[in-house]
Amino acid sequence: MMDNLQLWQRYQDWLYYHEGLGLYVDISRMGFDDDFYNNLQPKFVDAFEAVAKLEQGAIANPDEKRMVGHYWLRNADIAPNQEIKKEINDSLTKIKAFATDIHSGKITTPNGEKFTDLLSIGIGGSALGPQFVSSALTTTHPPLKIHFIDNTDPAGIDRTLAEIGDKLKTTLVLVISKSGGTPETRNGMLEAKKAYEDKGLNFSDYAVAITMMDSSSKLYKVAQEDKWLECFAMFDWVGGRTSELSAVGLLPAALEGIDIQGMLDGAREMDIATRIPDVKKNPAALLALGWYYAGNGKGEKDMVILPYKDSLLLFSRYLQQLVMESLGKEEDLDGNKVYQGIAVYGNKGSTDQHAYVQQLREGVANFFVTFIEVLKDRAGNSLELEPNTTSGDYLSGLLQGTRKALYDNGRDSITVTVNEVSPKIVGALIALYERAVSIYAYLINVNAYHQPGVEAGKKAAASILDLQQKVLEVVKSSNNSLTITDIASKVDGQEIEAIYKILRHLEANNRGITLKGDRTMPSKLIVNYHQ
Ligand SMILES: O=P(O)(O)OC[C@H]1O[C@H](O)[C@H](O)[C@@H](O)[C@@H]1O
Repeated sequence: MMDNLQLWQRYQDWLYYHEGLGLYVDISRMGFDDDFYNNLQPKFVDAFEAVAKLEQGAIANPDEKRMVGHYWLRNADIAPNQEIKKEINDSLTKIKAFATDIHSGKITTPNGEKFTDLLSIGIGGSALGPQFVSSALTTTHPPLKIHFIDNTDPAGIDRTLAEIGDKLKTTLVLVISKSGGTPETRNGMLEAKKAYEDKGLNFSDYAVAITMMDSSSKLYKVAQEDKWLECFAMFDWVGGRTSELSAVGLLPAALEGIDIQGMLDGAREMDIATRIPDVKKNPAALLALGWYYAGNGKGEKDMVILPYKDSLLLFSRYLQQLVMESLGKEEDLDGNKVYQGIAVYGNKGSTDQHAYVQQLREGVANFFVTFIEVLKDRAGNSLELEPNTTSGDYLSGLLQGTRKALYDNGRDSITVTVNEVSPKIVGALIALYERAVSIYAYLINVNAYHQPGVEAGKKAAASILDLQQKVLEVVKSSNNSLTITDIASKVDGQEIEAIYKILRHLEANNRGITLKGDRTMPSKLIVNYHQ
């Protein structure tokens, strides 16, 4: 343990400050020593080289044989060829023009009314970025008020549609899906479409697609066939979790009146800083160093994200996908079984101090905290609650106090400090973490840009739905009551528990199924079907 003066020296030795962005990165409270840092240098040299090649257009996603181009989105000049450069510039021009036309009323509803609301339908990278940015940057009176359907939960869809209410007739719909085939998004679209039709509204006059504009996307085909209002391109060299600065994130943000050029400018400025092949001068490399130290290069400690600012509440949820879908991999680039990753959680401070910081301070030391400090308390001045003390002083004191309390009990933390939550800073934070993931992924030798594990879950879900069709066929065709066991023997005996779960869910939703008997003995339950 160091005393305050030693810590002050360490703080200064390791402090990173970006003049243009007014952004600090402090890793002084991560307990690595110079040997650790020096021993990691060769890995950093290779990582910097690999990321540079990635930006120049290498096939940096070897499993899907794709380039990785999200860095080009905020500086088309670095794109590897003229065609991609043009795609990026044209997309941005189209986004800005469309938002202008919607705001000015040049594009209106079929009844000539200006759009007032925005319904964004998407999931994962097609929702988390837009949700984070909206929560961080939207104003109290945005030109369009955004609502999200980001799941195939009927009650959740009902709640969102109820929230929109009569405004549906002036609500623009964005259906966002890079692949164009994600079931949850397609379900949300069909549910929304029904809601429009129930009000006598022609859905196509309200619908905009953001997707791959080729035959691989079912969504693109629907948007074309049904003559939707507009379609914006997603690129195959942009992954879902790094798509916030593509049309996926920029179109909703622009429609909400958010300064998307500011976001792009902040990201570009951060990209310049995170290209520097010198750890101490590279904020993303400093984060990667901290992560590698904390988890011993194996994710042995979780990343707790604690912004002491309400508007950054969703940053941790955004980072959960960016970090965990990128790093959480079974194999490394050489095919070795590594079971890598870094778990991410957290909400906001000081609120979380009243929830789980107790465990962080004294319990199992299986984490490191990243504090996000925002210096500016609010627009305008604050009232004094007691002499020389404002609410913001409390918030700042609670952050510093928690950081000290953790350090004093041997718990590591990083602090990222910004002046305020602005479009430029949000863009910079997105770029900071995208690059930290890129660098760290090379330190641990994994492909950060594919997601093979997601397919397994999708396939299993599809097989349950197939099973449900078979079960209903058997139940409807039999004229006498069957037990669950009888049904399983006619469909697939191995799947008896899945069959029981399907029937129990159907019964709960008035789908013609009733189960009679002792519920603690499900295999003996009698299944009845009625129209
Ligand atoms: O944008 P979509 O193609 O609909 O994909 C939405 C999400 O689906 C999967 O979960 C992928 O793992 C995510 O990376 C992606 O963001």
